Amino acid sequence: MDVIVRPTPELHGEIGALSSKNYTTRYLLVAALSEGTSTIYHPAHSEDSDAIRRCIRDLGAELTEDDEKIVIKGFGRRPKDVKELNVGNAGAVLRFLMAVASLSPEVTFVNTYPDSLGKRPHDDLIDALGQLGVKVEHNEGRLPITIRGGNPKGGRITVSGAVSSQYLSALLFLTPLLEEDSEIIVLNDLKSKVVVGQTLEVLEQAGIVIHAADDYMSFKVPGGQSYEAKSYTVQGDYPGSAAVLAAAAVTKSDVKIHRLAENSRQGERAIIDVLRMMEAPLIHENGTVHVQGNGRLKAVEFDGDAATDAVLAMVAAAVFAEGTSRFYNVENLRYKECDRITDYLAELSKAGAKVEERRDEIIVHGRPEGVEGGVTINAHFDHRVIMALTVVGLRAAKPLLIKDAHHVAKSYPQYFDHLQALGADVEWVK
Ligand SMILES: O=C(O)C1=C[C@@H](OP(=O)(O)O)[C@@H](O)[C@H](O)C1
Ligand SMILES: C=C(OP(=O)(O)O)C(=O)O
Repeated sequence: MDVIVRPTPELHGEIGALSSKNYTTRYLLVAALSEGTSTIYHPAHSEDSDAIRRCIRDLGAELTEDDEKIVIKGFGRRPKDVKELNVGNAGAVLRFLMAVASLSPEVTFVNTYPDSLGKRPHDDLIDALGQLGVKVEHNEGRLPITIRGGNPKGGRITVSGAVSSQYLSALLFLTPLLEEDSEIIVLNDLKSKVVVGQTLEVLEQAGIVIHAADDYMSFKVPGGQSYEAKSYTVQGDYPGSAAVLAAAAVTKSDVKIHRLAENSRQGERAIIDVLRMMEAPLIHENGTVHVQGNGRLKAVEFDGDAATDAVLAMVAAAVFAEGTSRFYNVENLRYKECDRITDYLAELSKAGAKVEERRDEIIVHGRPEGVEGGVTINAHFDHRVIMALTVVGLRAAKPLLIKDAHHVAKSYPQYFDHLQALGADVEWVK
């Protein structure tokens, strides 16, 4: 399914934010790793959250769901012996479950998105699991991957954080269940460090004790712990909402998004600060962000690693800002659903934006007068590319046709419905 995005000068209205992808993944996982019955209120509904529901069910969790909540009876440290798991295109789900799979005799993760998740590297996690005695068969660090676990005991593990924080998070979920204490040392750099904060927050809520160094470069994890069964409430999602906020900032708008907590640990909360730095008129109080856009924005410089999943939306806003913007420290955008530097900038350029790439930077020469549009966009299987190009299309002179825009459902299936509700001229076409 494709989407046509037509020029839309104004957006008005109110929406409730979608539920957080990262917290939904984590709460479903810790509920599955507990032996009791947990309740998760307002879980996300998307392809990625379906992927973790499906996989933990295959591993033996019992799930019952209604409109408001999901009730999960977990499998604790004893997942059911399952031959195959299909995580769809969900990177975090794959990495976290690769660690969990080491509690099973043999699990193969299949490759259903060869052009997206199938291209992403997992070597650093494979290496770390190897240190625990887990045997991993893989295709040069990529899917399909077979984990032969059995009985890892714990101990000292080193893991690189230079490509993704998900490898470290995966180990933090696994090691408390092991017999012996573990020490995890992060080598090289740690990218997306703020997301590790979300992992630690959820682990603490699940009754797990971890001693983390202040810089998150080393951890002491007591072994023999059990996950407690709890009730959790998923907060609103900043990465997805960042695209809607960027849309409001590049148009004349009066838009409110509810359910976005001011004190959230999501790094993508920085969309608020970045739009403020760009001088978008915006108020954030009592969990509601209110943008009264006038379409006029100033360029910005920003360390994108602090808000990895909102960078594409920020860049889309910068396309229309006065001056040159720079998003630095973003190399690991290259290892996501597509190469979010080369592939994304190619699509932005097609649409008429003036952008330049460096190995780890995105430079945007703003065009307050707008861009030409009138082209077909390749989504590169990437929900965040789709959302960001939609923002650009709203302020292009001629419509954009976004091919395969259904991949938006990876994290935000209702994105185009939300934009339509705000008055955006967007239409699904076959
Ligand atoms: O741990 C997580 O849930 C995530 C970590 C981030 O990935 P990296 O650590 O690879 O940057 C982020 O981009 C992804 O959407 C979700
Ligand atoms: C990179 C993302 O997800 P994941 O790594 O979980 O596939 C994302 O949601 O933008």
